[in-house]
Amino acid sequence: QYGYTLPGWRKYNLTYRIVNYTPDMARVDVDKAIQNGLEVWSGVTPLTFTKISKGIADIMIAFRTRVHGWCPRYFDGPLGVLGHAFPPGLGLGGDTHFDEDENWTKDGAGFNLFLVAAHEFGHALGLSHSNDQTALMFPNYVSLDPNKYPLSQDDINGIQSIYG
Ligand SMILES: O=C1CC=C(NS(=O)(=O)c2ccc(-c3ccccc3)cc2)CC1=O
Ligand SMILES: [Ca+2]
Ligand SMILES: [Zn+2]
Repeated sequence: QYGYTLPGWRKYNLTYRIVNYTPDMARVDVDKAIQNGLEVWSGVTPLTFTKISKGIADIMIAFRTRVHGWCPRYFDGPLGVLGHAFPPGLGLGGDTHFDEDENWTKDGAGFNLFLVAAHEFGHALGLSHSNDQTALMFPNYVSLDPNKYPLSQDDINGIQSIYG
């Protein structure tokens, strides 16, 4: 049940770039968590995601703390807000930032990067929050089993209402 859906991307082939890496995890594990977080959505839409290593990508991904660069939003230190993502569009549109003051992990400890990334990418693709507590787009972090398929029917309905 979505209150509103933002306009989505007007193209299906999107690029992404991991601008910097968290020291909490091995680079290859960050690459995998991000790629899996994107594949959750490409698996149910015609969207494709291509990783680039320099230049400007549609979805620029970075680990930041507190006030950072020209980003209009800021982070709050450990816990609290874990990340933020901007809805589809030029410039900041689609960009996704993770709060470096969190302990990022690939398993159940700290905050699972894959799960938070999948949630944030939902926003980067135009989804708002869902009030379905089993949904990936639910506003509160639920430590879902990262090996279990994280999308609920509500998420699929939402994303397919934009890119169906
Ligand atoms: O726009 C916002 C504003 C605040 C947010 N809070 S958060 O960063 O602590 C957050 C909350 C829930 C999740 C989440 C929800 C369900 C499954 C996995 C992660 C991820 C991040 C997340 C967010 O995307
Ligand atoms: Ca935080
Ligand atoms: Zn930011």
